[in-house]
Amino acid sequence: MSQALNFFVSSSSRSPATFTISRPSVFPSTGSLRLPVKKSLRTLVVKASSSAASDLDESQSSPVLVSENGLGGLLSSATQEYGRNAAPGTDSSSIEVDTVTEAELKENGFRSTRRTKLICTIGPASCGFEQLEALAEGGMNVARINMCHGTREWHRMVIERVRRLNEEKGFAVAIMMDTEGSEIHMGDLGGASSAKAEDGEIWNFTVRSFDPPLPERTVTVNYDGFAEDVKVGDELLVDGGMVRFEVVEKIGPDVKCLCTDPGLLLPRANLTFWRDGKLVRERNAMLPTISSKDWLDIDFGIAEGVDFIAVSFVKSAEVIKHLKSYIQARARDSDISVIAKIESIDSLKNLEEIIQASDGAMVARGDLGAQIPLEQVPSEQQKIVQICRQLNRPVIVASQLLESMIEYPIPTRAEVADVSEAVRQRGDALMLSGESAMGQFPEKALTVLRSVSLRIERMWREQKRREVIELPSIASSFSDSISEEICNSAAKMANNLEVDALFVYTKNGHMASLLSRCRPDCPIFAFTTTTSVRRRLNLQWGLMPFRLSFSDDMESNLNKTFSLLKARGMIKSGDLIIAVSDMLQSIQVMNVP
Ligand SMILES: Nc1ncnc2c1ncn2[C@@H]1O[C@H](COP(=O)(O)OP(=O)(O)O)[C@@H](O)[C@H]1O
Ligand SMILES: C=C(OP(=O)(O)O)C(=O)O
Ligand SMILES: [K+]
Ligand SMILES: [Mg+2]
Repeated sequence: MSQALNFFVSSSSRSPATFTISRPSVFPSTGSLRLPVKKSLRTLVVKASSSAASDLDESQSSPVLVSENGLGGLLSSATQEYGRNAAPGTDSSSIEVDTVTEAELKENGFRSTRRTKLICTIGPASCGFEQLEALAEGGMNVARINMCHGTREWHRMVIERVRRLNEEKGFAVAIMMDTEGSEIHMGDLGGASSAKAEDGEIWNFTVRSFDPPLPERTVTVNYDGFAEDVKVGDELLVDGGMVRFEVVEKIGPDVKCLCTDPGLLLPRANLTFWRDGKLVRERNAMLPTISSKDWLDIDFGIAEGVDFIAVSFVKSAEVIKHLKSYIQARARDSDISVIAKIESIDSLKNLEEIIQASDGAMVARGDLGAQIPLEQVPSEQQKIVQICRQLNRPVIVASQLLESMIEYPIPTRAEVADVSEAVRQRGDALMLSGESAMGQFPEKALTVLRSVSLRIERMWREQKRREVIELPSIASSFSDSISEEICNSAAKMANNLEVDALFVYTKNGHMASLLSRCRPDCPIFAFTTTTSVRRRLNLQWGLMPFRLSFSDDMESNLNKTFSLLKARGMIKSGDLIIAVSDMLQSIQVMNVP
């Protein structure tokens, strides 16, 4: 590759501000005293002569020029436009940010913002508009709908409500659709919300169908080959092993099972069976990862414009590649991200390949814990989180984080420790399942995730405990390498100079993700031109996504951003920031004028 490079370091005279401040600023969340910094713009420009702006999509850019003189007018109109609860506009002079982030920034300053993202599975306990609003207020970044449950109309209603919430209240909650997959699961218990299986009881698992009500102690199974496949003596795990049975007798379509570990049976809970201490997976191995029903759901998701599709029981990278090309063909302009759920033995075997092919991964500990020994789950979690970080893919830690909160308002100490560990590993996101879908305390559970995240993140920063994780180069072109080096350096500079925030101007989010990957101490303000990219960035660690029209002229972008953010009280004069962009591959260090 022959690509000419010009490197130059300039102390720019065209800087937005070149005066000095003498007032030390105290930052409330840490109480640390910042020494006065010479208020001049220092720019390190690394320029590649060919188009190094890999991230740039010209078709989406809408250039805006803001002159110094024009700032006054812009400032006051921005102030008028945004009352505290005013819905954000989409004109080129506006900036859109989460109302929760805005309030957090105003009240507590940069350091207090949460870096770990939160996902809530939506179900009967959380699908009302007010309930969704309360979750959004409580910090939900992504709403997940699980296609195992509920009707299409129900899912559409939830999507519409989240959309409305975003439009009317200024949130950017993304939607994640989770496929059912070809799993074997129970029927819906004839309409009952749950059933208790007691030790020593005999239950009938059957492939027959019934008109409700179901006979007592009967569970229907969705897979016709079930009765043929199981053997007397097999162990049957319900819901990832939360309830266990032993197969004692087979009579035609009926399989009689003895309850050995009692517990609550929930509608459509999944079923796994073990024989001689090993998972029986011949049948699973033959079923497609994406079933015909899943394809219909995926079409539905594409039509509804969901932001993420999470694929259950991924076995290989091929299925992810196949789905991604399908989405591309079906929805040319769509930027739906595909998340690989790591929840089967097969996915562990092909981990790197699968993650590489995906746009993100989920440690789906529920089913994973039924396929491998439970005690192996924590180390697999750690490994998956680390690989995702290295390959620069967002990672979600999911299932049973606060399981007891389905019933109780207070988590167990062990659950809090588990959440802390996931935050300490610096996963991008934590996910609630039953806690928010059908539990009694969805908002309280979310509050626990939020407060534990904040606490652990703060502790890390205060102790300056930066983990030593190798971040290998992942660039596939020279221009990507430049972006990567810029982000690595900018993040390091941000930590060493103790800046207040990193700014990144990014069209498709790639530069923002590269910064996030470095897990810097300060928050990352990610400015992007489209609402869909803004929503997707909401899944990634430390990113505060803003929608903003910007041009290729960084100086005018910065001026515009400063005035808009200052007008809304989200930054103030003297704040120290580092800005990077994928238009002009540069690192700029400056104080807010
Ligand atoms: N759309 C829905 N409608 C009804 N119940 C739901 C819905 N989504 C989730 N649930 C309930 O919440 C529980 C936990 O959700 P989740 O973990 O996503 O599913 P699963 O337990 O099937 O893996 C489910 O078992 C189910 O009881
Ligand atoms: C998240 C998971 O998948 P689902 O809830 O769809 O079973 C899991 O198994 O942990
Ligand atoms: K699912
Ligand atoms: Mg699962």
